[in-house]
Amino acid sequence: MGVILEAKNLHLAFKGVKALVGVEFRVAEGEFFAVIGPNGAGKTTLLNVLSGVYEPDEGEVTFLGQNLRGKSPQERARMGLARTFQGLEIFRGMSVLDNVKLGAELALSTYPLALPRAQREWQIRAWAEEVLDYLHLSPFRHAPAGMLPYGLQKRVEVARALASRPKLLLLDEPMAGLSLEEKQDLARFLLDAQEEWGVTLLWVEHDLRAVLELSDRVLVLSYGEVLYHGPPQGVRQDPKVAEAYLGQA
Ligand SMILES: Nc1ncnc2c1ncn2[C@@H]1O[C@H](COP(=O)(O)OP(=O)(O)OP(=O)(O)O)[C@@H](O)[C@H]1O
Repeated sequence: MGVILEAKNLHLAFKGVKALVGVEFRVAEGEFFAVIGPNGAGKTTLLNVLSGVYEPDEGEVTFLGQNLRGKSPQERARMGLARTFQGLEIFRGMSVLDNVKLGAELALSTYPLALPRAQREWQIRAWAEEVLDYLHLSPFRHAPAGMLPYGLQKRVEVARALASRPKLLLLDEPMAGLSLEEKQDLARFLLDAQEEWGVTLLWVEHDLRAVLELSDRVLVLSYGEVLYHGPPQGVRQDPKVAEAYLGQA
């Protein structure tokens, strides 16, 4: 499997607070890669660097072999690097379908040939409907997204991100605030998307059990440094990881 994303020697400090200290890792195409760590470890900062919200002070990120320095979040999204946020980033007043169509439009905007308007709209709609169907959201397609229960709103956000046909999807705590059943549903959708559409997934998640059960590989950060990088089976055995989590629930 090829490498889809590579982070080399990433450093970033905020007024003296070191959020990332020499962070290095590679994500293989098609894998489910997790980033975990205690509060304040630098996980969200890392996602912000990967998605282009922040530029690192030092180091570089390459995606599909291209250096991402200077590329805006929008440019990265067009290259196939999508992201969901901690909390919700959906348009609450818009219908579920229209939210997902926004993602589908982004997917089509990267096509080399311009399509006639009607054909383009038809394709956007057809692909959005397929994604809705896939994530079992079709019954809610005309509901304003903000009226749905939180678990479904979260699923709409993931649907919109997947509709943009990302090659790599960055997920910031997708399980936060979900019930056990909703977590299991979301996990199934993500694993299906990974398998069926070949999407590579990188998630930051606090639910250790879900991380260790679902991920192919895990990166553990603490105070901005990499403590562990390897298969999930090794996480619990690692003494440095155990120490970093001491005192945390
Ligand atoms: N914009 C910012 N300005 C100043 N300090 C920041 C900023 N963003 C993050 N930090 C600091 O950088 C460190 C890493 O924060 P970050 O939010 O990345 O951690 P995290 O692992 O995502 O934590 P959590 O699990 O609590 O979300 C913390 O000490 C935090 O206070």
